[in-house]
Amino acid sequence: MISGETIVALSSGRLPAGVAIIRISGPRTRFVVETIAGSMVKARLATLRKLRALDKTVLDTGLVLFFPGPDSFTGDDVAEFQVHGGRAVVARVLETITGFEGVRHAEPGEFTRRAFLNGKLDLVETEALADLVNAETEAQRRFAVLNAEGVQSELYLGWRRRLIHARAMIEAEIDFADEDDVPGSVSDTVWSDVNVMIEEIDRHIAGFRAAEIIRDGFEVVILGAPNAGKSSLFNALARRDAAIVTDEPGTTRDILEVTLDVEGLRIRVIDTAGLRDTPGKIEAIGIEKARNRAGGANLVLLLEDMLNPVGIVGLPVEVPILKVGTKLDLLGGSQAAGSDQRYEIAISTRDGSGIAELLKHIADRASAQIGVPGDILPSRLRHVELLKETGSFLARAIARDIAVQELRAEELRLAADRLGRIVGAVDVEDMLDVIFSQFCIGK
Ligand SMILES: Nc1nc2c(c(=O)[nH]1)N(C=O)[C@@H](CNc1ccc(C(=O)N[C@@H](CCC(=O)O)C(=O)O)cc1)CN2
Ligand SMILES: Nc1nc2c(ncn2[C@@H]2O[C@H](COP(=O)(O)OP(=O)(O)OP(=O)(O)O)[C@@H](O)[C@H]2O)c(=O)[nH]1
Ligand SMILES: [Mg+2]
Repeated sequence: MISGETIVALSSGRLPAGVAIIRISGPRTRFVVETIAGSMVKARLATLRKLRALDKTVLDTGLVLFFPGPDSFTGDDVAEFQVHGGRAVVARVLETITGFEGVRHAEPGEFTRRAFLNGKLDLVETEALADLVNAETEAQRRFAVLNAEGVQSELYLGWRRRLIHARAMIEAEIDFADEDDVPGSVSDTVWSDVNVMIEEIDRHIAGFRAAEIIRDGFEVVILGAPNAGKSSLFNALARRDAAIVTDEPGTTRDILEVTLDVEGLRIRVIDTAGLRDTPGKIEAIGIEKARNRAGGANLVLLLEDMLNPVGIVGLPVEVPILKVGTKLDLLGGSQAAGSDQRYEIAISTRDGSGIAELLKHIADRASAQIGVPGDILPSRLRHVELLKETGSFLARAIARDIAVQELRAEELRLAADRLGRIVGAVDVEDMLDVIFSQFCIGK
């Protein structure tokens, strides 16, 4: 199992830190531990040791951990030096370790790459580990943990097993076509299961939208006439003065964006130039940008000054729109909040009324689109592309002449092969560099 070179990296984050973890993996691991820690430590047990350079000067006092392969993260021998997290400490320890023959700095994702090559993780689990390390919101973390545990992989492997079984059944039928002991209904069962699988795959592919919202965020674009109070709302949501606010119509010209974490969901809020018919040159460009951005949003907040309503034409048609009445404080109680039928929500950034309600509304819409926690979703475009190919092969198998079972069986083989490529069960050498470049060094 042991790969040729030994790799080392700082696996913990930014320095200085309380403690830094330096991880090493490969055939030289034992020798490095024996030399630096004075002698070998017990496997899988944290041991406090004085760590010394080759000239015997003390580098630091730290904890040493040794995981003999194959029962380690990478599958090869792994050791960790948990040292004081100072820049000079870490630099000296790394310098000492890379000074050993056959030991070099690890490339980004190289520990995980070895874990994959040694069969510790499949490709989808590997991608989920990258997602876990990058997770910023609770929804992202939940999704990544599930997939790192193999939930997503198991779905693809299950489909693949069903196809391999289906092919075996079809081939058995071909081989025994002249005999009476294989009932003709075998292929009926097989093909109806393939039809079911096509539907299952299509439904799963449709979940990619939800996965994208979890990862990239739910995009909310604020639209409205100049002076409607868009930037004021943007600032209230951002909880800082992110955008300029004045009483001059046409203040905002460019697109502004903030990212919020609302109830564990990533929400991206976008402020735009006020829409009007006779703008200046710069403003016209801003308006064009605003319309484009709104067309790709998950939700548009259409703001209107309730004392100065202005109709807006040419709103995006495909995107859900939430009508928000602004400057509620100026209504002076003449109209009670919520009683105005023109708006779904009334707000005031002056006194803060309606803002929490609006945020709740946005979060509800976002979580409705994300679906139920625990839903299995494709987490990469790579998965969607291979799943679409799988679906096409299945559809082609079904479309083929029922009399030519050999050709149908071959389409099933190609479909199963695409599923195998998703999890990395079949030749995936060409995809590895792209996948592992998503990682940071030390992972
Ligand atoms: N200090 C430290 N913490 C860490 C890691 C690490 O490498 N070092 N991890 C690294 O990402 C994560 C934990 N993941 C790990 C996954 C597998 C094994 C491991 O030794 N697996 C063996 C034995 C399994 C067992 O004892 O149950 C194996 O799979 O054979 C270790 C860590 C998060 N925390
Ligand atoms: N009383 C009151 N005034 C508000 C409220 N929200 C915004 N305003 C005022 O309305 C004016 C315009 O606010 P902005 O937030 O800059 O409006 P905008 O929609 O971004 O305008 P443009 O960028 O020009 O399109 C400013 O004078 C704000 O102080 C509110 O809730 N109550
Ligand atoms: Mg503005």
